[in-house]
Amino acid sequence: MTQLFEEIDFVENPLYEQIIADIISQKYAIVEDFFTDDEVQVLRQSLLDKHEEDVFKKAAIGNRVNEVIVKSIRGDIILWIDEAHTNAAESLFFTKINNLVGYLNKTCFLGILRKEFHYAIYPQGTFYKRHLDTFQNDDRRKLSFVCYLNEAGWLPENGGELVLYLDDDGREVEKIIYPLPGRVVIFESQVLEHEVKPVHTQRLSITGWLKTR
Ligand SMILES: O=C(O)CCC(=O)C(=O)O
Ligand SMILES: [Fe+2]
Repeated sequence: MTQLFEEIDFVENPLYEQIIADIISQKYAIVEDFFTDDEVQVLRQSLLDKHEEDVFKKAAIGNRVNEVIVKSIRGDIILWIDEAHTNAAESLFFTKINNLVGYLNKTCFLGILRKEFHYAIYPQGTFYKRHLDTFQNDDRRKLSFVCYLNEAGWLPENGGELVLYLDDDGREVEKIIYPLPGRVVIFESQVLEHEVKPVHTQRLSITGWLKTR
């Protein structure tokens, strides 16, 4: 008998399914080893090489058309990554990101059409005060994505923990997340307020946003 419906090519991915389930149920997902040790190593080296070239800028608040630098709010330095001009490490990074985005768009109809990512260095003594990742003049950021590139053996006393402020039936609870290498945190940009606690040892990451339009 001829098939009535054409089958759509789709392979379920348990890791991505877990991410989606976690975001739906708790508004965030934590993935250990999203990047392998080797991948973290090349991404960290890429970040450090670019920092050697001194191309990082003080991070601002507000978006790119409306930004101000306020050290009392955030003290990290950043470098945007241009997907059209990637090195080997960055192209490996975007391959994984684009895979995830393709899956999210197929299964959750999130309509992610754009993305933006930057390297971030938090020098000793810096922090990012409690905030939401959306702007008054721009609500296109849907999911925030942070990937930590610190050395293996990162200790709690190094500081720099990410704190997500969650709502538990009207009661606020803090979810503390240590920036362990290879660990990825994904959360709803428009919903979850969060903060980076003061850093006692230089803290390295890539942060980005999956956006509509
Ligand atoms: O690095 C982190 O853990 C979070 C960074 C952050 O909140 C941001 O860049 O908006
Ligand atoms: Fe943020």
